[in-house]
Amino acid sequence: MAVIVLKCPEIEVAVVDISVSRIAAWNSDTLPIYEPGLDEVVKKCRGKNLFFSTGVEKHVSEADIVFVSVNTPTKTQGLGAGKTADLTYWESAARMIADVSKSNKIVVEKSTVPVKTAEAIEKILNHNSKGIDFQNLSNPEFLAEGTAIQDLFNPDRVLIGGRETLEGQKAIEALIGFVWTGSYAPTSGLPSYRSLLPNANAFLAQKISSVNAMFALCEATGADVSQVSHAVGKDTRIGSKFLNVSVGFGGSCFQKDILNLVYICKCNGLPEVANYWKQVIKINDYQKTRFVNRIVSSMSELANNDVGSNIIIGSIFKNNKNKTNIDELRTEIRFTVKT
Ligand SMILES: NC(=O)C1=CN([C@@H]2O[C@H](COP(=O)(O)OP(=O)(O)OC[C@H]3O[C@@H](n4cnc5c(N)ncnc54)[C@H](O)[C@@H]3O)[C@@H](O)[C@H]2O)C=CC1
Ligand SMILES: O=C(O)[C@H]1O[C@H](OP(=O)(O)OP(=O)(O)OC[C@H]2O[C@@H](n3ccc(=O)[nH]c3=O)[C@H](O)[C@@H]2O)[C@H](O)[C@@H](O)[C@@H]1O
Repeated sequence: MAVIVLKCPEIEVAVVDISVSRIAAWNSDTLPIYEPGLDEVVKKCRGKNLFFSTGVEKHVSEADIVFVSVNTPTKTQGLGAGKTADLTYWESAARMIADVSKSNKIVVEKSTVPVKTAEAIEKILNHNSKGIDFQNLSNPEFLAEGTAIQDLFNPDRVLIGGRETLEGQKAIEALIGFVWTGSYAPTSGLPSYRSLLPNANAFLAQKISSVNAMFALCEATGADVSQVSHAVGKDTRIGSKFLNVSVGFGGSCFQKDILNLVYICKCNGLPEVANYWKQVIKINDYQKTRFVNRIVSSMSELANNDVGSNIIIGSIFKNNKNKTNIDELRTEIRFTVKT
C-alpha cells in the first residue's frame, strides 16, 4: 500500500487493522516491521495520502476498493488441522465488509487463500440484501520479506484475476489503475489465480529442498556444494535464485502454502501429487535435523550433559529481515538434546 500511495499521490489509502498496537506502531517513528526503504516511503506519504487507523468499519464503508491482507495461518484445530489454511480472519473480514458497505465495492484478495474454499468468501460478500455489487479480484503478492519494497518497485509480474463477466473485467481495469508497472498477465478465471501463489511458492521451496538434498550427497562424496549449485544455477532453465543451501527454509509462507497444497491435492483425489509436495517438506525437516545433529555432535559437552541449560543457536539466511529461522531450530535443538 505504501508503494501505491507513493506512485499514485491522487489516491488516498487508509491502512486499517484491528490491532491497536500495530496501528500505533505504524503511526510512530518505529514501524512494526523492518524493510529497507519502507521508513522513507511511509514518512514521505503518512498524513498526506496514507493513513493508519483502527477505524476499520468507517474506512471500509467509505472505500471504493478494499484490499484484504489478513493473516491466513495453518489451521491448528478442526477438520484439516495442521494442513489447510485457517480462513477465520478472512471470513470475518468478508462479513464485516458485507455488513458495513453502503455502495458497490471491489474487494481484492491479497491474502493467500486456497483455491475453491475462497468461493465461500464470494458467497458471504454477495449474500446481502442491500443490492450492493461486490467484485472479488485476486491479486497475489510475490514480494519476499527483506526485499519487499524493491520487489514492489520492480515486480517480475503483476497478476490480476477476476470473473469473466463485463463487471469482472471492469473491476480489473479499475485495479490496473493502481498497478503502475510490471507485465500485466491476461486475465482468466479466479481459480487459476488462487492456485498460482501456493504453486509458485511450492516450486521455489522444492528448489531449496533439492539443493539441500544435493548438499547432503556432496558432503558424503567430498564434493563442494557451492561449486555444484553454481554450475546447476548457470543452466538458465533452472536459474541461480533459490539455490542457496541452508538450514532448511523457514519464513511465514512456504511451509503453510505447501501444506495447503498437499491438503487440496488430497481433497481432489490426487494422493500421489499430495505425496510429491509433502516430500519437499520432509526433505526440509531432514535438513533441519541434519544441521542440528551436526551442531550437537560437535559440542560433545552439551550432548552429554542434559542439564536443561538454554543455549540458543540462531541463523539468519539473508540480511534485512526482522525474523530468523530460530524458532524452528530451537524446537529441534531441545528435542535433540533431550533424547
Ligand atoms: N508476509 C509476506 O511476505 C506475504 C504474505 N502474504 C499473505 O498475506 C497475508 C497476510 O500476511 P502477513 O501480513 O504476513 O500477516 P500478519 O499476521 O503480519 O498481518 C495480518 C494483520 O491482519 C490483521 N487483521 C486480522 N483480521 C482483521 C480484520 N477483520 N480487520 C482488520 N485487520 C485484521 C491482524 O491484526 C494482523 O495485524 C497472508 O495470507 C500471507 O500468506 C502473501 C505474500 C507475501
Ligand atoms: O507467499 C509469500 O508470502 C512469499 O514467500 C516467499 O517470501 P519469504 O517467505 O518472505 O522469504 P524468502 O526470502 O523468499 O525465503 C523463504 C525461506 O527460504 C529460505 N531460502 C531461500 C532461498 C534459498 O536459496 N535458500 C533458502 O534456504 C530462506 O532462508 C527462508 O527461510 C517468496 O519468496 C515470495 O515470492 C512470496 O510472495
